[in-house]
This record gives sequence, C-alpha cells and structure tokens, in this order.
Amino acid sequence: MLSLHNIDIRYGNFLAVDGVSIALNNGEIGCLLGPSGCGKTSILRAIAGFESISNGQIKLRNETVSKPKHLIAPEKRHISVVFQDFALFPHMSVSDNIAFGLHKWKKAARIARVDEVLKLVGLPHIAKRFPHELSGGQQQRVALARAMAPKPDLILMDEPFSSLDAELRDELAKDIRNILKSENTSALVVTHDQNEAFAIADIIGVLREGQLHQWDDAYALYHKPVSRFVADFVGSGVFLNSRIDQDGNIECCLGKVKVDPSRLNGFKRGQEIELLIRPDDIEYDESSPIIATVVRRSFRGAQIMYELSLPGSAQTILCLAPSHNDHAVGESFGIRLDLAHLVMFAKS
Ligand SMILES: Nc1ncnc2c1ncn2[C@@H]1O[C@H](COP(=O)(O)OP(=O)(O)OP(=O)(O)O)[C@@H](O)[C@H]1O
Repeated sequence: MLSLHNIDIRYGNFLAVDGVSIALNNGEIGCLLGPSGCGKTSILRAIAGFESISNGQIKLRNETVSKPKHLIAPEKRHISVVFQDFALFPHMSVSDNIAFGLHKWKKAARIARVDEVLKLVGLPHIAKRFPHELSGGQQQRVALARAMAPKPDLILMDEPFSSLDAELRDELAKDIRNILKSENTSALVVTHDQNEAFAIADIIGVLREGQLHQWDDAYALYHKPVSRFVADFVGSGVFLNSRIDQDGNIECCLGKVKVDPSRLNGFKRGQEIELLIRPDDIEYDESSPIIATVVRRSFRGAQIMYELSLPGSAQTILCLAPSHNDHAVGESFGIRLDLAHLVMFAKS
C-alpha cells in the first residue's frame, strides 16, 4: 500500500529526515513514534504530498508519488488527513462536514455513505448538529468519519488524540483502531505517546533526530529493542552496569545471569556492558536471598511500581509487584531476576 525508500527531507541545509524506509501493507495501521522534533510530521506531510523529498522515493500502491523534483499533487494521492485540531468546518453540520469530500458522488450514494460512516463511528444521532455542539471525542470521531467517507487508500493522522483528556485517549485509540479495521482502511498515525501507539498500531516506527531506529510490532520494540535509544524510549527500565565474565555469563548487582553462548553475539568475555532490566523482569519473591529496599513507590491499582536499592550498588532497579505486596519506603523484601529477554548494549 505504502512504501518509503530511503527518504531525506531537508529544510535549507538542515536534514530533518535522514534515509527513512518503511512499508505498510493493505489494511495495516502504522505509527511513527518519537520525541518532539524527530521528523514525524515531516514524514507525514511528505506522504500527503505537502512536502517534497530530497532523496529516495515514496510509493503508493506501487506508483511513485514523490521523488526528488517530482511530486504528485496531494488531491491525486487518494489519501485523507486527520489533523491535530480535527479541522472540522464550523459553519457546516456534521453530515455536511462528512459529505464534503463526496461532491462527485451521486446524491443517493452520498447520503447513504454519510449514514454508513456515522454509524461506523457510533454517532448516527448527531448528523444535524454543528461541531461546537460536540464533545472533543465526538469531534474526533466526526473527523475520522469525514476522512473515511471517500474510501481513501490511506488515512494519515497527526497527533489525533493530543487535545483530548488522558482517560479518553486510550479508549478512543482502541475504538478508532476497530473502526479502521472494520473497513480494512490503512492508516499511518503520528504520536509521541507510546501508549497511544500500542493501542492503535500494528507496526510502530521509532524515530530519533530524523533517523528511524526500528520498525516493528509493540512486543519487539519492548522486548527486543535494537538500540539503546529504543530501549530507553519505549517502556521503562534501568540499564544495569554489568560485565561478561570469562565463562560468558553476566555479572551484575543481582548476581550471575547464565547466558546461552549464542546470545553473546558480538560481545566479548571480560567486556563491560549495560543490561536492560524491565520492571516486569524483577519478581517479588519472599524466599529469595536477594533483598532490596524500597526507595520510592507508585501505587497503580492492581500493581505497585517500586524503585529499589540493592546492597553494595549505587544503581536502583524497578519492580512491578502485585499491589497486595504492600511495602512502605525504607522497608525491604526479597526479589528474583527472571529475564525473559536478554537485552544488552556495549558500555559507552
Ligand atoms: N518548515 C520548516 N522549516 C525549517 N525547519 C523545519 C520546518 N518544519 C520542521 N522543521 C524542523 O524539522 C525537524 C522535524 O520537525 P517535525 O515537525 O517533522 O518533527 P515532529 O517529530 O513532528 O515534532 P513534534 O512532535 O514537535 O510535532 C525539527 O527540528 C523542526 O524544527
């Protein structure tokens, strides 16, 4: 459906996007995730045809729509864009907003399609209202209905949830995913919020300073990050100063971690490394000889996130424990390391 081949985007001499390649299949929902200024919006604008590229090419349904000095106009790309502020026309009713992109359709087909997408987004009863009479969440759904109405090949969404309440965002992200999937519509969403990315996307690209670090599903980003940046940006955790001993095992403040030699690819015996420990790698275990002390805690309902110190180590670790194991700051309890995935980086 969509492929970007090694694209660069420049603003004068500044290289804002540097050699990015991604591909999205028909019906897939992709997401570009990264901190402010990493180039997400620039990529979205280039796909929409609002921005030119200085290297590489962009293909839609296998047709090249952008390459240096060649730009197919946005209206010829069969793409719809949902903007951050929804950009609904304030003087038009909801149904007129949705019908706006259908002016070439026959009247009966147009009316039927407006009805259809309003049902799809769960708002069949608000067709006659005006945008200012809607809640933020309803405006978001109308904006999505308007984008979906012409049956575009691809929908682009730029920070679609940023103006909504935190509680609403997660719910809406899941709903929007279901709505897009119900019509097998492909979409690419831009966000800096990983929970939104996890809730909406099949595949996520993590960007930093114009470069794509990883294009993968949420599980792989969390458990098999390819760079220290991805490991740090996605999810929480700590990088424990560790060392590979002469037997090829990892020594750290939690003891010795036995490692299958095949997993030491590229690392040498005796090398200093940083070992990624996620909060879910540390288990509460009353019978363990490793005793940790609570430095900080944050109650999260079913679980408590503990920050723990260990004897003889200046580093702290995180532990996500079931909340019936309730300990105050200063108290100690036993923990066990249960590393499902070994993620390590050469010490910089
Ligand atoms: N028109 C422009 N002229 C010059 N520099 C620009 C222009 N648009 C964006 N940039 C720069 O390019 C870089 C990428 O910007 P972009 O808006 O794509 O980032 P972003 O990841 O979407 O950020 P945010 O999350 O803050 O919207 C930034 O350093 C930005 O300052």
